[in-house]
Amino acid sequence: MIPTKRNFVFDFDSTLTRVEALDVLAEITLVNNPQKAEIIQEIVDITNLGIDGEISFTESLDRRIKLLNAKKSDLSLLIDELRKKVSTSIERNKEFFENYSEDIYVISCGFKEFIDDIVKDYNIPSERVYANTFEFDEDDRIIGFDADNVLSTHNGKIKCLKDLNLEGEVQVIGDGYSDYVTKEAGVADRFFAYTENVVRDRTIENADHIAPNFDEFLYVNKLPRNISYPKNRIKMLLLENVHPDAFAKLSKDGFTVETVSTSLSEDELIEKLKGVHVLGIRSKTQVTRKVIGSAKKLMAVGAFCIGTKQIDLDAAKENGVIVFNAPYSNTRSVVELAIGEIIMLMRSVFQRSTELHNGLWNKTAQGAKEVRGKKLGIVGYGNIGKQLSVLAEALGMKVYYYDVEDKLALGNAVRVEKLSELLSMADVITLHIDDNQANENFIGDDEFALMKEGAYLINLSRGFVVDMKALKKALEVGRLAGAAVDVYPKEPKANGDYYTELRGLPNVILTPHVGGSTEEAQKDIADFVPGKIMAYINSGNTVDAVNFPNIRLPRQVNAHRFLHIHKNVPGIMASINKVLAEFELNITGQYLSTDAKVGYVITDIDKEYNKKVIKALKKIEGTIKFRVLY
Ligand SMILES: NC(=O)c1ccc[n+]([C@@H]2O[C@H](COP(=O)([O-])OP(=O)(O)OC[C@H]3O[C@@H](n4cnc5c(N)ncnc54)[C@H](O)[C@@H]3O)[C@@H](O)[C@H]2O)c1
Ligand SMILES: O=C(O)CC[C@@H](O)C(=O)O
Repeated sequence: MIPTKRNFVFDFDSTLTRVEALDVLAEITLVNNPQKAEIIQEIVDITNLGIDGEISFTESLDRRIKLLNAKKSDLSLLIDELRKKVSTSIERNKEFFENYSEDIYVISCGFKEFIDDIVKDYNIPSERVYANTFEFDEDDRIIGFDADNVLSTHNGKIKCLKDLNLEGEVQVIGDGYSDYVTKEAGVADRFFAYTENVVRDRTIENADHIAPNFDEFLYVNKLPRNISYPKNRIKMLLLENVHPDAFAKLSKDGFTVETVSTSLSEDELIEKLKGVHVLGIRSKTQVTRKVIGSAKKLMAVGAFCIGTKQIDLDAAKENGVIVFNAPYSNTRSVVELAIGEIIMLMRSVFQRSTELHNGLWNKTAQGAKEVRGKKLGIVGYGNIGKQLSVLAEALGMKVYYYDVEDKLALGNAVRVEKLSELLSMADVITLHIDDNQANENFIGDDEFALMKEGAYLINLSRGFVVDMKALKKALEVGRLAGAAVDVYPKEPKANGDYYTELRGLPNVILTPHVGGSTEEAQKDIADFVPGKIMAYINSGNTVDAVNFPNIRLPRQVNAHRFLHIHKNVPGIMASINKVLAEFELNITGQYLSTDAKVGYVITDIDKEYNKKVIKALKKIEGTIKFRVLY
């Protein structure tokens, strides 16, 4: 079958370039005009009215040219500016314009005087650029346009395309009214709404296909492109009110991102993950083996927090799903809260405050102590424990700590060998052990019995670490003088009603798992985790992955990159290399990282190769996931 010839008809403003050229020209010509802002706004409004079909195009053009007050010499400055403003994904796929030059047309209601120069760099000759032309006066001022040109009239593109009478399929790519009406009028076979620079509802409604970038257009048309898979096709789901910066960062990189403010149940998650490539969660969403097993497209999970025990890390690894977290972003926030709570508890501040809220003036020093000179017992001397150690010492506290691992003491902190020793000497015990299930009920009746009479307990680690019934008892019988609790064995999926057995107990500070919930921490997490996700999706890097062999890859230059995740069983590397050899690929780099269960091999190869190799590599027994990046 002879393939149908395809003609690609591009709009110029906001499609081939990121801007409307006449708006840019206005910036140039009005540079010293005190009313510049108002005039530019008027020009933008008129442009939009024309694009949306609210006023006739001729009127819009006429009114804008009058407001512009431009000269011929301004046009060279405009061309310089426009050259810098070619749409990002168009620029990325310059080769398409070279290889398909004969089939490409620009039909624009802009002006040849600047369009020709810009598109010439993309191999589009002036003969295939259909646009308006300016009229100048004897002083080279732009005073109008050629009114006989069909493109200066309403629905000019329809007339232009009709006159061209192109043979074969006609695909129109544009962002506005004048583009989509060509399909309605029957002069275009397909209309692609180009939304990389501007998204107009009416354009989208009238499109056969929405192209958020040029990669998508090429992908749909099965044309060669400079990126293996359009990023807009990679779907990301962010749950649990992840900071909006994460959405902004990932969307800006081109991914399709959806946010949900709560966590989801297992069944809801299974349903929602259909077609999703990357999941973002915080501490509440349980990503179980069943969830991972059913999420066939899932490539990565981002824990927008420190803890990752809510994710079945083994199941993720076995399915080639890489997990990232933010191990340090909220450390300081937790430490500051712990310091604040130590002081508040030792001064009974919440008790005094509640009394006064209830109308009772109770000025007393009873149960109010300075923290200076008191012994702070830190359980878990990791990132949080260590930083707390330094700050507490600066307040004059004597710091002791207990950790299952050999941790270097900071400042004057003293390591104790046994938990029992720490519990029996400290005035304040603060828990910062990790979220390992082995730590369940780590502090219970026996431990409370060891603690000093009138000591305080702080738990900012995980709810299950403390036996809540035992804690309640210890508080009720006065063994403890107070407690601050941020985490609970069972936490709700969303904000709303909640019951804890500690409710109503005096000198107990209750917070709803907000230790890491500061604007600074959430912002930092929203930068850190997307950065790791993007590094993995865009280039295969697994640096800082929680459950996967870590590998930092060099930049991929002029190569295709094969990413092969497989079970770590004998002979698999040999099979991979055998296939690569059979297809005679020119390998420019190969990197391997393994752990006991999986292997991750990355092979960079010359761009020209027999594409059948992909199928052969996917077929190798033990392959978990395979993808090609370029
Ligand atoms: N409340 C919040 O909002 C919030 C915010 C951030 C972190 N956290 C939690 O705080 C905890 C600490 O975080 P981190 O970043 O310091 O973790 P980390 O991994 O850096 O430190 C944990 C330390 O605890 C030690 N440890 C583990 N089990 C122990 C045990 N049974 N006895 C003694 N030591 C033990 C480890 O050896 C390690 O040094 C984690 O559970 C984390 O999930 C809570
Ligand atoms: O913000 C969260 O949801 C969790 C905070 C904290 O427990 C963490 O693991 O970082």
